[in-house]
Amino acid sequence: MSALAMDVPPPSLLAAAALLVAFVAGLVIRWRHRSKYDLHLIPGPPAYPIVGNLPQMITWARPQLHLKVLAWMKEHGKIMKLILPGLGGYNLYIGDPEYLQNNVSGHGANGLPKSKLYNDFRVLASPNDVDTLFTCVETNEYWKAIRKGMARAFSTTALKDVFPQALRKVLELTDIIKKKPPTEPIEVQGLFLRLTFDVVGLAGYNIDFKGLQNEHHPFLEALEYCADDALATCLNPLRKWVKWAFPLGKLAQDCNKRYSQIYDYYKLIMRELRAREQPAADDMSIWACLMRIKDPRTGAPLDDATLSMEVGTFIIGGSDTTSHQLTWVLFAIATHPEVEQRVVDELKASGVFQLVRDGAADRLIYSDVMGLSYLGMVVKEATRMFPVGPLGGSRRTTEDGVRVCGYRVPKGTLIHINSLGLNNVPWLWDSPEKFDPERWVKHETSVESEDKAHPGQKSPPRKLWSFSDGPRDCIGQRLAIMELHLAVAVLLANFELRLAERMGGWEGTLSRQYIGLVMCIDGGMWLHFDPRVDLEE
Ligand code: HEM
Repeated sequence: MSALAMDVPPPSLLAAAALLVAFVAGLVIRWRHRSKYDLHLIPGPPAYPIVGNLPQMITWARPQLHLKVLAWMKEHGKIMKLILPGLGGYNLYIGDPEYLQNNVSGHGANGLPKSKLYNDFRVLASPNDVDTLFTCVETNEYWKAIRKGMARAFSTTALKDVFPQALRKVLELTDIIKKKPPTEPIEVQGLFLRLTFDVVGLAGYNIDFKGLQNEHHPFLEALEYCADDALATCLNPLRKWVKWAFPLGKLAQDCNKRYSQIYDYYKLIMRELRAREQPAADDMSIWACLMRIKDPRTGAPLDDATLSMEVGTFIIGGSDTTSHQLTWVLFAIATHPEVEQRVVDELKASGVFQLVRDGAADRLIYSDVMGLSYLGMVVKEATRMFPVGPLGGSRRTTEDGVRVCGYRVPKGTLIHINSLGLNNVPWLWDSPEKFDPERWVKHETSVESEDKAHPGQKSPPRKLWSFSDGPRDCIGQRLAIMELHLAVAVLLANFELRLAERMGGWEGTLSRQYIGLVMCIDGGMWLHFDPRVDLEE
């Protein structure tokens, strides 16, 4: 007995041996990994063992991951790696448009599927774990049918049809602003959200959601909560477990309540739409297009559950994004009076200004505002500097050992189409930090010109990445751009814009935040709308 006891090594020795084995095993795994892949050669900020770059990404304040990623992309060049355990592991950020278009976004036929991170956003459209146009990871038969069927809803003909409804809402917004005391700044993020929500409602479903009339619209408040929750869950997978483990806790209870509110709202809309007659053959609204689609999985029209999810997808896709983009466009204009003056000059030269001032804005048509070329450049430039989905889309590699920009990477590596980075890195743009609408004219003529940095080579065409690229790019971008043109034209014909003092000017505001799914300002974006006095009138 005693001889046996003497043979057992003391626990401390056992622990040391276990540690040694683990260490050696770690080295072997690392060595094998290094010989199989080139990940260690890809530049990026230094990563900690086990937790990778997570500590640098986590902040107690509102997340500003997009600003960190931009700074790192600038530092590390055309390919940059982050190791984010729980967030797909290896994350690559590529600042080479040509590579992305040819190998990642599927501009040709060579697209990669979306990453699994999209699964966390399904919950915004439906309580069931099912795909929607936006969250479908694969470009499967379902996605193809919806994407094809919905393309008509965003064609020029369809946009011309919905233009009067969008105009009606922009005029309603103008009246709201006129009623406020001109000395008081107005918080525009919330106000514009109610505008774009209403535009999707009218243009897409011919329903007035009455967002502009209701400062605390229950659906919008619930959606904001849920979008915040979806992003937080995507960034911190533990959140899911907290909700599951503590069903009576505040987080789980609040989520239950808020998510039920948004699902109930989709059901309400569905009931109203279902009570109507079949849309006419020439109706190209979002609803009419959805009704015509045959589900490839059943061969029948989409059932109520699927319809309701897609109805929700277009409300979510069309509201928050466009409203915040409008906020940033007006912010850029308000802080550049010379640009504002040129937009007004163009409005005058085109006759749009006079129509609005004569109280005849309801006679405006689609081509009146879409034909304003300087305004178009202003919108484009603000959308370049401030893409409201700054982290952009993400895709994943499907083969093990595949080369990305020359480096071998494992299957499942995430590749980001990072719009903030691609729109702002210095090797793609001259003085990217300068708000310069004129760059878009120069750009058009410089596409075919020689690249200064590499004589003899053509400079690559500059592309705006704010709406992503390829077959999974934003299906609603033309509606969004129309809304941006229209709102800016009507607002500038009525008001002079001024950034409220509390915003701290151009530089102060650039410490922008990322809330929910979009880039905005924590605490609101405050603008003065001074009634425009026009001496020529
Ligand atoms: C300024 C406003 C907008 C911005 C910046 C924006 C941005 C984007 C981006 C970057 C994507 C691609 C995401 C990815 O690859 O993961 C996307 C997809 C999408 N957007 Fe937009 N969007 C805007 C407005 C709209 C509008 C007005 C609608 C509809 C009413 C809409 C509906 C969608 C849908 C359904 C998708 C998914 C398309 C697919 O996967 O096939 N968006 N959007």
